Amino acid sequence: MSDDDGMLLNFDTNGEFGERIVEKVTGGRWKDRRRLKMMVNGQSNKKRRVEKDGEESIGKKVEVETKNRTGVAVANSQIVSSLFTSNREICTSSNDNARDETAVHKPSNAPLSGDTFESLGVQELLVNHLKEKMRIQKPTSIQKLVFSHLLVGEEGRDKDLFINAQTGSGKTLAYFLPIVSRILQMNVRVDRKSGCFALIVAPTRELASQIYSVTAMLTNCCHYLVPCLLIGGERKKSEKARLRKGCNFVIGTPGRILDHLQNTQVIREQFSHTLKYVVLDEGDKLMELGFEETIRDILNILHKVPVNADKYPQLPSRIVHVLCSATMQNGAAKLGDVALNDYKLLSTRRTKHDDAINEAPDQLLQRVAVVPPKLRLVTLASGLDEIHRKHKQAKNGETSRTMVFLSCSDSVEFHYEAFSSNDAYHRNLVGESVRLMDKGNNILPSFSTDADPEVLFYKLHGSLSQPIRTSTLESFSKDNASTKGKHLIMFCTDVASRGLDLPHVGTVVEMDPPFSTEDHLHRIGRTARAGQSGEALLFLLPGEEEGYLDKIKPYHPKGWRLLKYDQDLLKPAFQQTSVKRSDKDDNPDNTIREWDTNATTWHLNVERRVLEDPTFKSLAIKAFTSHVRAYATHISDEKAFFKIKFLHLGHLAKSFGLRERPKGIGAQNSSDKESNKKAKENPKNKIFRLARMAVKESVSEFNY
Ligand SMILES: Nc1ncnc2c1ncn2[C@@H]1O[C@H](COP(=O)(O)OP(=O)(O)OP(=O)(O)O)[C@@H](O)[C@H]1O
Repeated sequence: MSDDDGMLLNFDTNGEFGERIVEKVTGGRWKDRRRLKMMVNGQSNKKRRVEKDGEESIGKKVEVETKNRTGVAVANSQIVSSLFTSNREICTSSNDNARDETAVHKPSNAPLSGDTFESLGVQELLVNHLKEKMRIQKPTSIQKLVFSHLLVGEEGRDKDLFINAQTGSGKTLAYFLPIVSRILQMNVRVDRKSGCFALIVAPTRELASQIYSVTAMLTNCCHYLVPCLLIGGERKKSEKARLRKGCNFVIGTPGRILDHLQNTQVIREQFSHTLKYVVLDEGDKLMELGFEETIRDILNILHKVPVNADKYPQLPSRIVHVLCSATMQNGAAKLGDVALNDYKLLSTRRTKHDDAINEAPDQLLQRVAVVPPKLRLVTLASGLDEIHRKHKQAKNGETSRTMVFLSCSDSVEFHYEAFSSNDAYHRNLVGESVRLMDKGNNILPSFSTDADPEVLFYKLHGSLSQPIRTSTLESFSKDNASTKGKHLIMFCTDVASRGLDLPHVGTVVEMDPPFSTEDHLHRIGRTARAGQSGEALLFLLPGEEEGYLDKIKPYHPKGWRLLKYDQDLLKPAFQQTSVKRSDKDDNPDNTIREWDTNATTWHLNVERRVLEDPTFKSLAIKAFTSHVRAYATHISDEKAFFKIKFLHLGHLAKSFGLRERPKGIGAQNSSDKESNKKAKENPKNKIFRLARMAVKESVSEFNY
């Protein structure tokens, strides 16, 4: 590793622009290398100023006057490095897990053709409601397995259950339908005052709200059965009022449920004598992020609630614990001592040995691109542009949905701003978290300035207020006048990775790899659901991160498509067009330029905006530093691929439109006297210190 803070300075020394002479000087101190290189290329080592017409010449060190907080001019040296030089070599040259593109990959999570809900013992009223109102005709394989156990099977049907099946295979209905069916089959008049029969716990507010919607939709056919939602961010007072009115199913997030169990007397009364099922959806996630303690406290309280086996003899005589997830190997054992004992595993995995895993749906097309850090942002733009071009070519009036997963809230904020407000041509639809692109917007290469871009950008992360989170997700998942037939692009964190069942998400882009391979499966599981098609695109950095492919290979037995970021993404997006500079029209006759020139112009537009817009610059700085901190929170057995010391911080900063060196960023980020004392701290040590803090806080998006 070089001695320059991981910041390999890259200068491509131009004789004349376009006639590039790129000399690579290696070894020794970077300052010496720089001086030698400049001597070799006949350049004086005096600091270059921004050339008179404001044109930042690529590959030169420029001095830009900036003002510090007290208005004093501060010389701020920046590196305007070329996107395409001095990038680390990409080792993955061939695809050793190539997908057979000629084969037809039958959906692996689609409903079964042979079986019927009736034959599996589902109550008739529910079967008709599923078919007529929910347009659900046939059970999926996991539903068949669970119904056979919970509805038809006699022996052990009241044992604890671990339901394990692929993403998008209908696990929610797999556990909830039998509960409602057995209540209806009692032929005993029950209503909201009869008590609570089931508690369903989910790790995020969004997932809990979604499960609540499914339960409400299903119980529409038996309106006397009432679900109730308890999640953080909502008013506890109104929740208490709903509990006092009575409900038969409680769905919620761990923190809020425990809060009510400890402080709201009426909920314990609701559960006593009637609580028969406790479901932990996304059970493995509930055992991470500090939920375990809360789950244990919830169960300790529930296990003290009196159970009356005679009141409803057709229902289980004990509390049946159900654990549900698409990923859960060792987690089951861990959860066993918290929730499950002597449980029955119902799984649709192809291989039954204990540590087998669920794979990605067969019909999901996984693509992988190894992208040098400097080119991440512009390659993301080209990837989104490719999806948008397909949306426009489809011309089927359907709404396309794309989700872009990023490592942290700050990075979501930066990318959302970078794409949705790069000019005045946009309108806010839901607060600040949904923007409709107007005619004239040119952020993506395929946008023509005289046509409606048909794109809405969204942001979703755990730091947004609950009402904004709810309304943003509502807008993204429902077709309405603003969204119908458009391309909806959501930048989000892992708060949207689990369980969310959003109508036909066409593509999932993992701009930042997940913090665990299970999260990778859940993220891409937002697409290709219930037999539908879907695509996923994973970005990896050259070098150690390429080893991550071996880690996720078991999840992709059908293989993946390996892309070349330049030939397969950048070139198709940026060729045959002319990307205009944001500060002046340097191409009045719209000459078609080379794709790399267009890509560079596009990126310089972002860099220029970072330079000129202090708000955007602070977003970029926060995003960069938070991203590096988040980088340190990959789980321990995957840290080999994600080590901060392997990161080229200077190149990575560029993918946030930043030109300052990392050390400059560290100092700029200090905002008060206290941290100013630390500004002298070596930036690398500061980043490691912040990373250790992040790991300790294990700050998560799953604030519940
Ligand atoms: N039998 C069925 N036939 C058709 N569609 C179904 C069926 N069961 C569920 N679905 C639909 O499949 C989608 C996925 O269901 P669900 O969210 O329960 O999957 P999941 O297995 O819980 O996914 P995840 O692992 O991501 O949480 C939903 O839109 C649901 O309405």
